[in-house]
Amino acid sequence: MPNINLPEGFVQRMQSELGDQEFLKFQKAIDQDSKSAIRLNPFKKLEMQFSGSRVDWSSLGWFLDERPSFTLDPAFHAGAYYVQEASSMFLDHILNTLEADKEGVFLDLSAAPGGKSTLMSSYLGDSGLLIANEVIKSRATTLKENIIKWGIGNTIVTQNDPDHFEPLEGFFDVVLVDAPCSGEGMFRKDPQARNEWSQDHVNICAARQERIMDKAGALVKAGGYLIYSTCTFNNQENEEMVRFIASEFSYQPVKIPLKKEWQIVESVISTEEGEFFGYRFYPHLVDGEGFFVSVMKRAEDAFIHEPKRTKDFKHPYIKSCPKQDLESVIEKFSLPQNTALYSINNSYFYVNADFKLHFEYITRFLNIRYFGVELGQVNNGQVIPSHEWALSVLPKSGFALLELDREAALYFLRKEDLHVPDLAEGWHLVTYQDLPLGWIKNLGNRLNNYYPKEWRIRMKK
Ligand SMILES: C[S@@+](CC[C@H](N)C(=O)[O-])C[C@H]1O[C@@H](n2cnc3c(N)ncnc32)[C@H](O)[C@@H]1O
Repeated sequence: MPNINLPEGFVQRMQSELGDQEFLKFQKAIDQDSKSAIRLNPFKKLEMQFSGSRVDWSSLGWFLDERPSFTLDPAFHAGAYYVQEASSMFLDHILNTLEADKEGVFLDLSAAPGGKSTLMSSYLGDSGLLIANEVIKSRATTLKENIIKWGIGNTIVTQNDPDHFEPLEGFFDVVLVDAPCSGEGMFRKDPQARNEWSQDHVNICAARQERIMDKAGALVKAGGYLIYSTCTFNNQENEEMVRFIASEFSYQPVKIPLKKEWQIVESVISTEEGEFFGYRFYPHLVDGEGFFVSVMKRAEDAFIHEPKRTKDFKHPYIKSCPKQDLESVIEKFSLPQNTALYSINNSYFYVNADFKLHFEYITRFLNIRYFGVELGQVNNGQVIPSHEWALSVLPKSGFALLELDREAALYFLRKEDLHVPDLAEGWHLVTYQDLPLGWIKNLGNRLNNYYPKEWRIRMKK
């Protein structure tokens, strides 16, 4: 761990907040390595193969005794788990406590790289819809890749500024804003962040959060939930922001039950509208990074925005598929009956038909980077399957399976040529421990590896 001093202004503030004794423990903790943790994908069954212990507040979370090379684990590339520090997994406990509507429409407004989006996607399963949004283009590309790997097929990835969501006020059952922040909670994991800290930066972050929350606070429907989080410790970006939201919108406080042994600190936030609650994660108390989260419930008499039906779906590049295509494509791709089908160029996309109206409505306002599951093309009656479909949890019946051991799977993931004797001609779904990794096609004289070039792993050992 590089020896980078903590910024003086930060030390003074934390000392006065925690007291000298506790500050020493805090300082010692952030100079030690953090514990690696992963969260399993409940829709891609993987035997837990690392030694470790459970994260108390997430039934899918595990601390690992040692940090393996995730890049060299094919199960990681199959989307069987997500590497996520444990404090963030508290969102799992929040959603379960709220019993948030699994058939609802959730929004993750600042979603890249996708840690909390994959968690919410797992929570919603095949019954809900998640909009995972990221404003920065390159980060939205990473988000898209992680959503494709996670593969549940219930997510629309958008790339928009929070302002662009204005036409969707009152639309969402749950809105998460994991806000861009000054990152004081990352001083352990990312020591360089210490160099970037300044009180000015904190002020800039707080002003930006206020602008974001000024929009985001209006997006939750009556009776829905707003979840605000940061990975920083200061009041300005945390408790003050909760006060701001409470003063601007009609929200009620939500208290999340904690177990004493979790050592999560409850912060009681007095506002003119009553007492709200925040939850603080300090690295000397929990085996995770610094984190703050607060949950609020929108008043029952607020607005509910239902998607409006239009006669014909019109979009510059997404096309709705005619009924006659739908049946044959459902059959060819062995899709659930409850499928809504779209196409971009010649490629078909699956969307859960329960959310057809929501999806079409959203496309009017937002810049769509990915949605549902891209299935592939049908050419002369033949299916050309997409990588996205391989990684999705949708059925892929009719295709031969090719199970590979770890070494061969890594070969495949490096996009190297595979040699498999006596393989039948045609498409094969490559699997590792029964987890799909992608496609190969045997042309008779050659095996084509269809792993996407831009995803291939470069690490050798
Ligand atoms: C803390 S990170 C999100 C981490 C993510 N939720 C996760 O769990 O993987 C905050 C995100 O907000 C994005 N962001 C930056 N400026 C923003 C803005 N003005 N409005 C909304 N999001 C912004 C950043 O690009 C970044 O991806």
